[in-house]
Order: sequence, then structure tokens, then C-alpha cells
Amino acid sequence: MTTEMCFQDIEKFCKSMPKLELHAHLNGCISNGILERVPVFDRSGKNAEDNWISHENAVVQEKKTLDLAECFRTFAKIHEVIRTPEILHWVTTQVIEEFWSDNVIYLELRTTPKKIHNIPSKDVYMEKVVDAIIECQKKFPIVVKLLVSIDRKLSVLEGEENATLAIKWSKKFPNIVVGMDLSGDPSKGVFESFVPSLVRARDSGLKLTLHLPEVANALEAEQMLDFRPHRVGHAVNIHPDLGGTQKLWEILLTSRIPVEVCLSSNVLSKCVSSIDEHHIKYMQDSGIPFVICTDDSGVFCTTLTNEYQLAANTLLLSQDELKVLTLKSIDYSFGSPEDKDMLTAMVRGWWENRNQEELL
Ligand SMILES: CNc1ncnc2c1ncn2[C@@H]1O[C@H](COP(=O)(O)O)[C@@H](O)[C@H]1O
Ligand SMILES: [Zn+2]
Repeated sequence: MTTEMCFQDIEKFCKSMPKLELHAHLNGCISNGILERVPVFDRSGKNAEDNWISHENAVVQEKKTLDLAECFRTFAKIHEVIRTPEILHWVTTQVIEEFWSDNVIYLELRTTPKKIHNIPSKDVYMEKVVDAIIECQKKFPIVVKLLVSIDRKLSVLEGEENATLAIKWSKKFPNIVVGMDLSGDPSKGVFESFVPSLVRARDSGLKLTLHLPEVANALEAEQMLDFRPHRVGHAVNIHPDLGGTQKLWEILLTSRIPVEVCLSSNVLSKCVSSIDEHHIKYMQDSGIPFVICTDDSGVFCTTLTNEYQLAANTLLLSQDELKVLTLKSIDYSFGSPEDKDMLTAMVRGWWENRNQEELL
């Protein structure tokens, strides 16, 4: 970052920049502000005015270190709030609106469809999320895509079900449902068992992103990288100085698979000991492609602005480098060629205007 820019300037600058978010779990992105306002809907599905779920029931998330196990307990608490199709629809609109307020112009949301509480089926889950996306795209200048996740604690059969669901919904809404993700508690489940489902999704045109294990598991990390997904999440425990191996690092390096970097998530979940020890520096030095993401903006009390600011401070990025980072995230996105052209024009337009204003 240029020396004349102070901390607040960087924040203001990162906020004003148009940004792309490529790694955001729907329920992990429900902020305290949203949780405190979850409405109670009456039986007809209408929002019963002034009837909010009490604050005591809301999950209070704090910006503090949680270990991974605590993170997963927090997700379970949030899932307790998502009791009806109406609430799911409402929270999805709120999450999208919060990203839009942060100047996110393109958002890839991911979620594991669930049949829980009064949500009668995974299809209804998909319907509510897709409806909310369509509604928000009419209201705000933001492009939103959906990736269907497989939570790795699920059975192989349920993984198959999610792949079938993703394929079916991508045929219905090809501009919205564009990919699949494998995520969840890395101490549960086995990547290899989901390979047939993921291959089926890939063969039907869906893009894939896999969470590389956030705990040291060189064998699984290697299997995931060898699978050549379109992107990977996190990439902790890959570099030989940081819990990985030379072999893993070289596979990542030569594969050119873009990494979704989630700085706050990695530090707050204690997968990385501090921001200064984060592998983002090694990735920058080696030229490994990466994109800055939030992961769970609600659970980690962060924003994409904050993550860009952290990256700018950690890597001492110039404004021009921030522009390049944003333009690269367009390339790595799962948007269509038309989406990418439109986003490139928007981002370039914003930077050109800004440069002209500076000259005046
Ligand atoms: C912190 N690092 C992480 N590592 C692995 N999986 C994570 C995660 N953060 C979130 N999830 C996955 O996303 C779900 C919440 O969103 P959805 O209910 O699907 O919308 C979590 O239950 C977990 O499966
Ligand atoms: Zn994630």
C-alpha cells in the first residue's frame, strides 16, 4: 500500500472498491445484526410485524478465536434458527444485501441443502435460496451464484443426493446454480467417498471447489489436488514450513489451481497461528493464484472489505496490486463469459474513473 495511505484510508479505499466474493457459506454469513432481526412468520408465511425472535435466542457471535470444533458448534446453533422456509428465504436476502452494502458486485454463495425443522425437503431449501437470489438481483446491482455444498460429515448417499440436486437445479437455473463445494468438519468423512458424486457433477458442467483439509492430512490434500478441482479453499498445511510437505506445495504450484484465501477464518479458527505466519505470503512470492474471501462473515465478524484490508497490510499491496487482485478474481469465478465481460468492464470503469478524479 502506498506509504501516504493510513489505516483508515486503506479501509475506506477497500470498502469503496468493487469486489468479488467467491467463498461464502450462506449460514456462516448470517451476522449478529441479521440474527437479532429474524422475524417470526405467521402460519400463512407472512411476516408477523414486530414479532422478532427474541435476542436471547439469537446466537451472539464475537470476534474472538474459536477452535475449529467451536466453529462447528456455532454453525449448529445457527442452523437452529433456520426453522422455516420463510426464515431461510429472509436470511438469504439479508446476507446478499449485506454483501451488496460492502460493494460486492459478484457473490458466490454456497450452502448444504437441508431437510431440517419445518423445511420439508432439500428441494424446498433450494427453492427458497434461489427465490431469494432472484429477488435480490432485481433489487440490487449484484450478480449472485449458488454452489451446492456437500458437508463431509454426510453419508455417501446424501452426497449423491446433493449432486443430483445440484445438477437438477443447474438445469432449471443455469445462470444461478453453477457449482458444487465439499466442506464441513475436516475430522469427519473421507474425500474419496464423495469422488463419484463430484465427478458426476463435473461431467454435467458444474464447477467444483474443495476445502483442502484445515487439519494436517497430507494424503487427503494430495488426493484433492490430484483431482484437479477448479478451485480449492484455504490451503493451510500445504507449505513445508507450515505443516505441509514440499511435494504438496509443488503440486499446488504446478497445478495453478486458484486458492480461496480466508485470512480471518484461518487465524480465528486457529488453523494458522497468526496473520504473519499465513501462507498468503508464500503464495504471493511463488505466484500461486489466489483470491481474497470471507468464508463465514457472520461467525468471524468480518467483511470482504476487512479481508482486503488485512491482505493489503500483510502483503504491502499497492493500489494497482489491489486492482490486479480484483481483476484476477473475475477470472477465477464460476461466472459465465458474459458475466466476466460485464464484471471486467465494471471494475475497469471504476478504476479509470477513480484515476481521472485523482488527476483533477
Ligand atoms: C471455518 N472453516 C470451515 N471449514 C469447513 N467447512 C465450513 C467452514 N465454515 C463453514 N463451513 C461449512 O458451512 C456450513 C455453514 O453454512 P451452510 O449451512 O452450508 O449454509 C457449516 O456447517 C460447514 O459445513
Ligand atoms: Zn469455507
